[in-house]
Parts: sequence; C-alpha cells; structure tokens
Amino acid sequence: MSRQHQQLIPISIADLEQNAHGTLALNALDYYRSGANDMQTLKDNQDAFSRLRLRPRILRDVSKVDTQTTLLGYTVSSPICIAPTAMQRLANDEGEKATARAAAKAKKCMILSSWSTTSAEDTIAAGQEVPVAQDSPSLPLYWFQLYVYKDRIATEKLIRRVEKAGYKALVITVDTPFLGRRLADVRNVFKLPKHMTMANFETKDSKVTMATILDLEKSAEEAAAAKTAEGKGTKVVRQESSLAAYVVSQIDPTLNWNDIAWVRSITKLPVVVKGVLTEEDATLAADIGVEGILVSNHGGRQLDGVLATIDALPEVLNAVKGRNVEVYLDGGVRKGTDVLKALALGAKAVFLGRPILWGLAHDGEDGVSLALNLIQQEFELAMALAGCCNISDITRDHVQHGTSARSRL
Ligand SMILES: Cc1cc2nc3c(=O)[nH]c(=O)nc-3n(C[C@H](O)[C@H](O)[C@H](O)COP(=O)(O)O)c2cc1C
Ligand SMILES: CC(C)CC(=O)C(=O)O
Repeated sequence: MSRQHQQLIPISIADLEQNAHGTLALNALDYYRSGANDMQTLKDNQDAFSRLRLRPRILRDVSKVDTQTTLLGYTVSSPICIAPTAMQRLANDEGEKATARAAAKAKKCMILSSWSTTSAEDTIAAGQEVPVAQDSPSLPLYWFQLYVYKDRIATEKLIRRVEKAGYKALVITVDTPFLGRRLADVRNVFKLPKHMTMANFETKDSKVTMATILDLEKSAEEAAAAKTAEGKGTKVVRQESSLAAYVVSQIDPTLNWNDIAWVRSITKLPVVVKGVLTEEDATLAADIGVEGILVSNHGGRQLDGVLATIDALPEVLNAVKGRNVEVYLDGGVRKGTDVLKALALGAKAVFLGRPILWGLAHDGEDGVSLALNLIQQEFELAMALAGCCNISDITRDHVQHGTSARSRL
C-alpha cells in the first residue's frame, strides 16, 4: 500500500482518511486500514453501497429534518453510531476517552472494544463528564463489546464491571475465533507500544501489555527456530502477527450458541451478536432471544471473500421479520447517502469503524467530532433531498438495486 502525504482541510471522511495516511506511524496505519488477505471484502463493503441507487420523493416540505431514533429503548440523536475498534491510543494519546467525549457531545451511541487501551470505567467516565445539552430527549449511549475469553471467570468479572460502570448493552463479537490474516501486520511485526496496555485486563499488580503475554513464549519459540535455521543460512521470518498470537492465547475458539445463552443467563443487559452475515445464523440468534444483531464482516478483516454487509443485510432482515430483534449494520459506511441506503433497506442504525480512527488521528476528540459531524450533516442533507423529515419517513422504496428505471408493471 502506498502512503500519501498531502494534507487536506477535511470536508469528508475520505479527506480524513487521506490525512491519516500521512500522519500515522506505519505500524498503526496498516493495523487500522488493513483487511484480510486480498482485501476483496474490505473494498466491496464500500463498492456495494455505490451499486445501490436512491429513489427520492419530492415536494414534501423538508425544511426540518430530525434524525433522532431509539436503540434498544434508549433515545439517541441519530442512527449513526461508533463501532468498537481496539487500541485507539495508537491514533491519539487520549484514545478511547476522546471518542467517548465526542460521542457524548453528539449524543450518539459508542461501543467500546474489549481490547481498548483505556479501561471501561475511565472511558465512560470521560464521556459522562461532558455536560449534555437538554434540548432534546436524546442522550449519549455506551455499549460494551465483549470478546469471550477462554477464562470464563475473567469474562464474567468483566461483565460485572461494565454493568456497574453504566454500559447499556453487551455486544458479543462472534466472527473472531481466530484473527483474520492481515498481511501488513505480519510484515510489520505489529506491536502495541510497551506503554500501552489492554486496560480492561490489568490489575493493580500487573499491567497487561501484549509483550507480557507473548514475549516469554515467543522468545523461547524464536530461539528454537533460529537455532534450526542457523545451519541452513535461512532468515527467520515470523509467519503470524503478534496480534494473531495474542488472540490464540486469549480468545476462546470453542465459542458456540450455548455460550451466547450462557452470557444471556448471567446478565440483565441486552445482548447484541456482532458478525452475523447469513439468514441461518440470524434465525438462530433470534431463536436464542438476543435483542440485537449487528450485520458485520469486521470491516473485511476476518474472512476475506464474504459478502459486503449492505448486500448481506436483506437476507438477515428477511430471516428475522416479525421477530423482536433490532438489526444494525457496519462496514464501509463513509457517506450520508450510505446511511440513508442502509436505513432504507431496513437497518435500525449503522456503526462507523475506521472513520472514527481517522478522526482521532486528525485531532483527537475534535477530530472524532468532525468525523461524526461531517457524516451527520451529509445524512441530514441526503434525507432532505430524498424527501424524508424523520427516520420513519425512510422506506424500502427509497432504494433500488441496479441502474435501470424500476418497472412499475
Ligand atoms: C483497527 C480496527 C480494530 C477493530 N477492533 C475491533 C474490536 O476490538 N472488536 C470488534 O468487535 N471489532 C473490531 N473491529 C471491527 C469494527 O468493529 C467494525 O466491524 C468495522 O471496522 C466496520 O467497518 P469500517 O471500518 O469499514 O467502518 C475493528 C476494526 C478496525 C478497523
Ligand atoms: C481481535 C483484536 C486484535 C481487535 C480486532 O478485532 C481487530 O483488530 O480487528
């Protein structure tokens, strides 16, 4: 991947991304921007939005546009939300705290990653310190993304902590039994700098850096590999990123539907399953009683070659029609018109992953606010130009596949 350095005054998410290419260290930039393998799905997530066409309605008095909506019973200012992304302090020293403050100011929903570089408690506290304007019923909303650890006691302890801290839903990521193969991270030998920690897993006595978990095993392995290679004049090249090794060491690949039922049985928080792409799994999720389904391919970072999320959305929605479950989408949402298309197809909300990281890299909290505002303004304009004043005005008739005029036969 080439690096571009021309800095722009950002007026779109694409500008923020281009600027981040010039400012972030390669270790972080590649970690953030990469998809798995050939990155086919990563590209398709955006391309698939471009293949859809809008069907606007005219003459409908769009002088006032209101994007307020509800998520699992809570009112937020907009269906544009923040997806969980790990290790945000790689982009800006304030990391997750900056994101939480920007979410609070915008009264939007933020999902915090299990693998944040700021603890769940410190992140939500940063958001709650922001005074919230009382001009509408909407409020900031924080959800917690859960990776189910091999250590179920540690998993349960984390659930108790986030319940106590004030998170309003658990979002269980189910597409990462192993880490997808991101070639740039392997080449760069991706590392979390030593002063940053997986803050949700540290105790008073031990800071959990990737190094503390991996270095001892790795140095033993590498010494053995180097010894074998020495005699053959072979350069030792590590075949997997330290992140992939970290996932193997911590995340439970035996995870199955019984574990989702187990999490539901030990918490009163609503559960959202993140990473559903098929009608078969959507049906199973609804049968188990989860409150939400997040249609996601992990931003093209896990199984390369799966459908773009906007293309997978209709089959998931179809499978759970009439069931009591909210369906959201993430992946490739970069513009206001993308949000409109996802909602027209039936998503209740969309979540942004990389755009938030590009905002953070641009200017910390203000950069995240800028990213959120840019896409929010684009969405409001797209709604008005399509003849929609409220979220409930957006319907399936506002979007079509393909470029031919729709037959009314
Ligand atoms: C750098 C990075 C880190 C991520 N970390 C997590 C994570 O910790 N947990 C998780 O469930 N998803 C994680 N994701 C996936 C996002 O939640 C989301 O599914 C994806 O980024 C959406 O696609 P987009 O980046 O095109 O908006 C990560 C994505 C990126 C780009
Ligand atoms: C599994 C973690 C390393 C974070 C993650 O989900 C990602 O990098 O995509």
